[in-house]
Amino acid sequence: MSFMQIKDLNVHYPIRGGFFNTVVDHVYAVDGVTMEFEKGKTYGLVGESGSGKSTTGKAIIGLEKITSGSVIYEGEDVTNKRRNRNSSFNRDIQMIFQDSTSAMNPRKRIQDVLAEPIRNFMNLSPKEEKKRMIELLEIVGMSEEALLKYPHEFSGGQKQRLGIARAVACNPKMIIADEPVSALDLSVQAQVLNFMKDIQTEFGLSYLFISHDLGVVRHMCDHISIMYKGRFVEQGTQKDIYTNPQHVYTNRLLSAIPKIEPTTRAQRKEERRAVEIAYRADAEKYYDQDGKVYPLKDFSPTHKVAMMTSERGEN
Ligand SMILES: Nc1ncnc2c1ncn2[C@@H]1O[C@H](COP(=O)(O)OP(=O)(O)OP(=O)(O)O)[C@@H](O)[C@H]1O
Repeated sequence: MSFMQIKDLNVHYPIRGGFFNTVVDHVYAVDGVTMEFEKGKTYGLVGESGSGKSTTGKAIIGLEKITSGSVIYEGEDVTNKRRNRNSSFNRDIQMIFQDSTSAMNPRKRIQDVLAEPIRNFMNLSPKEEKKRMIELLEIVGMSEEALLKYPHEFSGGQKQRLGIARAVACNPKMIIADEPVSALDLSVQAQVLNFMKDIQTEFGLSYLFISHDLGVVRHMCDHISIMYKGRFVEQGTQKDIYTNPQHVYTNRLLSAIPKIEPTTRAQRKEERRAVEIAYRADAEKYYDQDGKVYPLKDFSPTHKVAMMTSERGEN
């Protein structure tokens, strides 16, 4: 049973231009994304730079405004309540970034950084609070001495561990991890990933794991969604994606994992063209509410535009 469902999520940024600086078009950063999450599972979100992965993560947690669509958490529509201070969603769904310490105040000691979520969401006495902080440091394999240090005094891997300590402070159900290891050396990447797996088993956490690296995702994820230009072009279990990829874009990402021979510029251009054609072929289909598929070419141009705009909630 899934505890959270994302339904037809759209995040469109207006592009302004012209003499009156009016809205001339939109960037469809996230364009009709639907997914659901089960307890204890890891969901991978993969795609190239600019495909909309971070925007999807931020939109789910409430750091980005949603144009249309909904977030249902434990049976309740929380789309407009995601950042409410006292909502259980705000406590239960946490996010970590590529550089966790960028989200920490550099002038605050680790004890103040860790105290923040505890004070926001838990009602503890100062003594209990300190105990909880030491417990958190233990979970991420660090000692009490860290409490008096500042974020810049730690290595990249340690900083990510501190970011995770803060994220797990109030026993969340899910962590959205946006490129959590991309800035780390390979050996440190493995340490942090294994550690993320350990705390997942211990606390029954779910992850939405955002990465451009299919190699890392293979190590981590049960279920994978491949994103291209704001849409999912393919979704499946880890096994489906790695043994039987369907979309040419997935193939391209997969072939980029071990770079044995460098491809030529012409080969890359050919690949990009194939991906573009496959993507357009998918965009040319119209899915009605019952999931029936119609080729868009069967409709008149005006009808087509009307359908696309009503689909995007622009009416
Ligand atoms: N505030 C904004 N205003 C306008 N366009 C934006 C804004 N934020 C993101 N975009 C655009 O939305 C698209 C998706 O961006 P996003 O950062 O989600 O991609 P990504 O897949 O996470 O890439 P990366 O791995 O490089 O972070 C991009 O085309 C980006 O230029």
